[in-house]
Amino acid sequence: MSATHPSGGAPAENSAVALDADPARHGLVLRGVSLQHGDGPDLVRALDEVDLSVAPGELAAVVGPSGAGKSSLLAVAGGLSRPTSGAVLVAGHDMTVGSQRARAALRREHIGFVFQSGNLLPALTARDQVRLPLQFAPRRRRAGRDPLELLAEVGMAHKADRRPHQLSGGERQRVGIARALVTAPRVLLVDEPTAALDRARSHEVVRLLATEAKQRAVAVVMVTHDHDVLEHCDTVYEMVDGRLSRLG
Ligand SMILES: Nc1ncnc2c1ncn2[C@@H]1O[C@H](COP(=O)(O)OP(=O)(O)OP(=O)(O)O)[C@@H](O)[C@H]1O
Repeated sequence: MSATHPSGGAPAENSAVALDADPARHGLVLRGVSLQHGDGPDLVRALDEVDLSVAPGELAAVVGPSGAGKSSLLAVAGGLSRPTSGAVLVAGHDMTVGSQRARAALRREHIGFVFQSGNLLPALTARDQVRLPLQFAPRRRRAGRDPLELLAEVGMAHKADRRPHQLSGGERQRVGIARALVTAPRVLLVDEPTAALDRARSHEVVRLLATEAKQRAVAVVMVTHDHDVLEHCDTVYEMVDGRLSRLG
């Protein structure tokens, strides 16, 4: 099923007409994306003709049962998996074409990932965690953002010299968000950010994602099982058996 934005409800225009006129204005666009694993009787359609358009500034949530295809969606949107068919446009660039190297470069330049529990490196301070992506995206060193400023923005400047084991789950997640944003990506892909957090911290983290999306004009896709936090999202989609539909 096609998933498009409501007229007037989304933070930016997102119509098919505008998309075709200037795809670069759009954060993330998936058109007719399918992903199959195996073949014959073992064939699994992890994604089945998925259409999705997430505008700069929009926080889109994806919910759905286990095995529905949510991780596959993030993998394809982030250029980690190549779809069997369809197009994935990030800031107007098609992530499905070109060499693995070229796709990896696009990923480093335009996409940030936030994982469950922050996924931080144990030996590095918060400041160095946030600096790290700039080492791997040389062109972003100038265009990217100041790590300390970013830590301040997520409320972590006063703990910049701490290592992950000296931080709470919510604090680790904030550092993970700062790290994902330091390259000034156009798209942020977020996998279960509240899985390890209590209710209050979950709300704080998703509110932070919503604020960052708007302030920085980033298109954010967040996979979550946590229906409590959907109130902070601009759009909500459900994935069932590889098919995506709009819930709200
Ligand atoms: N490499 C693979 N080979 C074969 N099947 C796979 C592979 N990766 C995923 N699948 C299948 O694709 C489907 C979608 O998996 P996916 O991990 O995207 O689901 P999910 O919604 O993220 O699940 P969960 O909520 O449990 O993380 C499942 O049926 C899964 O078994």
